[in-house]
Amino acid sequence: MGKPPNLYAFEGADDLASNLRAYVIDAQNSAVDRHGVFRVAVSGGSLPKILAKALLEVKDDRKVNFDKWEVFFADERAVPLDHEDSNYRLVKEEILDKIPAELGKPTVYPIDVKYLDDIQEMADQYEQTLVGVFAARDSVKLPMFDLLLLGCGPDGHTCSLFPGSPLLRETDAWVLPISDSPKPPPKRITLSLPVASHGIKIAFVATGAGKKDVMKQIFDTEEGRQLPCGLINTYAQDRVSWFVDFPAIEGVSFPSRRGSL
Ligand SMILES: O=C(O)[C@H](O)[C@@H](O)[C@H](O)[C@H](O)COP(=O)(O)O
Repeated sequence: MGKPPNLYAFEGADDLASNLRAYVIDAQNSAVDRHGVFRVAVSGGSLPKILAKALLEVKDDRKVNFDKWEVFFADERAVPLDHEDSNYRLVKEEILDKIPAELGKPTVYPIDVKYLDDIQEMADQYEQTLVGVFAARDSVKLPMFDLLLLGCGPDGHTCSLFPGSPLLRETDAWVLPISDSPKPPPKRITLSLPVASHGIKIAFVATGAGKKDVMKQIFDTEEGRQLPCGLINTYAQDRVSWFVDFPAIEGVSFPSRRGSL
C-alpha cells in the first residue's frame, strides 16, 4: 500500500478556486526553480472555467507567471480549433484571451488540424510535439509534466481514457487516438494512462452532486479503483490532489481535508 491521494473539499466555488490557485502557483514556482519553465497539461469539460477563476479572478499577492507556462492538452477533440467542441477554443476563451498583459503570455501547443481526418497521425504528431519539448523518446521513457490538471467524468473517465477501453492497456505510446469516445464528439486524441499518471503533480477538479456516485466508487470501492481516475490515484498516489466541492463528496467515506489545503 502506497501513500493515498489528497482529497480537498470546499464548501463553495470561491474557496475551491483560491486553494486551487495556491496549489498551481506552488507547482509553477517549484517547476520554474527546477528548470525555468512550467509545463502543464489541461483537460476540457468544466475544468477551464474553474481554472480561469483560480488564475484570473482570485486576488492575492502571488503572481501567475504566464510567460513561463507551456500549455498542452491532456486530451483534444478532432475538430477545427475554432469549433465549439474544441478544448483549445474552450481554454482560449476561458483563459488565454483574458490574461492581462502584465502576467505575460503562455506558449500553447494545440493539435495540428492538418490531421483532422487521420487521428492516428494526429496523435503521432502531438507525440512528436511532446518529444520536441520533453526530449527524445529514447532518452526519456515518459514525458513528465510539472502539472496535469484533469477532470473526472461521471463514469470515472479522465482525459479521453474511458472505463474498459483497450487504450488503458497501452504502455508504449504517449498520445493515443480514439475514434469511438462514448462522450461526444467521438474522434479525439488523449494522453496515455502512463503519461497521465507520470506528472510531478496531478490535480483532479470535480464539482457538483453529479459526481458523488463516481467519487464514492473511486475512493471507497475496489471496483472504482479500476476506473481511469482510480488507476491514476493508484499509480500516482500522493502526487495526486483532488479539488472537489461538498456536493461531490457527499457520502464518501475516504477522509477528506475540508476548507483548505
Ligand atoms: O475533452 C473532454 O471531454 C475532457 O477533457 C474530459 O476528459 C473531461 O475532463 C471530463 O469529461 C470531465 O468533464 P466535466 O468536468 O465537464 O464533468
